[in-house]
Amino acid sequence: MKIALLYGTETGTTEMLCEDLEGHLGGDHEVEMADLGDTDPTSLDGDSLHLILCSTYGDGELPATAQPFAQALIDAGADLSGIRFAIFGLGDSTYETFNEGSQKLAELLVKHGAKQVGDRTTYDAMSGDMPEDSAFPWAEERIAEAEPLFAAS
Ligand SMILES: Cc1cc2nc3c(=O)[nH]c(=O)nc-3n(C[C@H](O)[C@H](O)[C@H](O)COP(=O)(O)O)c2cc1C
Repeated sequence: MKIALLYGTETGTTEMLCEDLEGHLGGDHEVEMADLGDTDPTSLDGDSLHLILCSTYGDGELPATAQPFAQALIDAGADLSGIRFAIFGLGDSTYETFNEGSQKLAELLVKHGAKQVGDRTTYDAMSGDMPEDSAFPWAEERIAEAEPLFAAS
């Protein structure tokens, strides 16, 4: 399956996790990784499952590299029907606005017509767990959920 691995980050944690995930998935799937900040929302590919990883910054805001993507999406009024995505959020539960960045991004994509595959999964930096311990199973489960959808279309 074609996977578009996209990340939104402020200080690079999510980018590093994405690199690990690219290595993990790369043997079985055709994976293209990109920063949301370098991604044109009007050029997303209907033949790919978009696996999006996004942190939260400020007071529940999108991180720096997700902001221009979100703004471009809004400015273009892009129609994302036919685009499928799953989302994984990185945050810290000491903030009242825990993982609201990934939530806002998911809501924005759905508002523009994209179809979400499965529920959003969140990682809490305070948990003491490694992010890949939840991100790898998240990716594998969402790919398994998406496969029949792509096969049927
Ligand atoms: C200044 C600052 C603000 C943050 N704000 C939030 C927040 O509002 N909600 C949240 O869940 N996490 C928040 N975090 C935690 C980050 O989302 C978390 O550390 C994440 O792993 C950073 O990933 P990144 O380096 O890819 O941006 C904040 C961290 C910092 C340093």
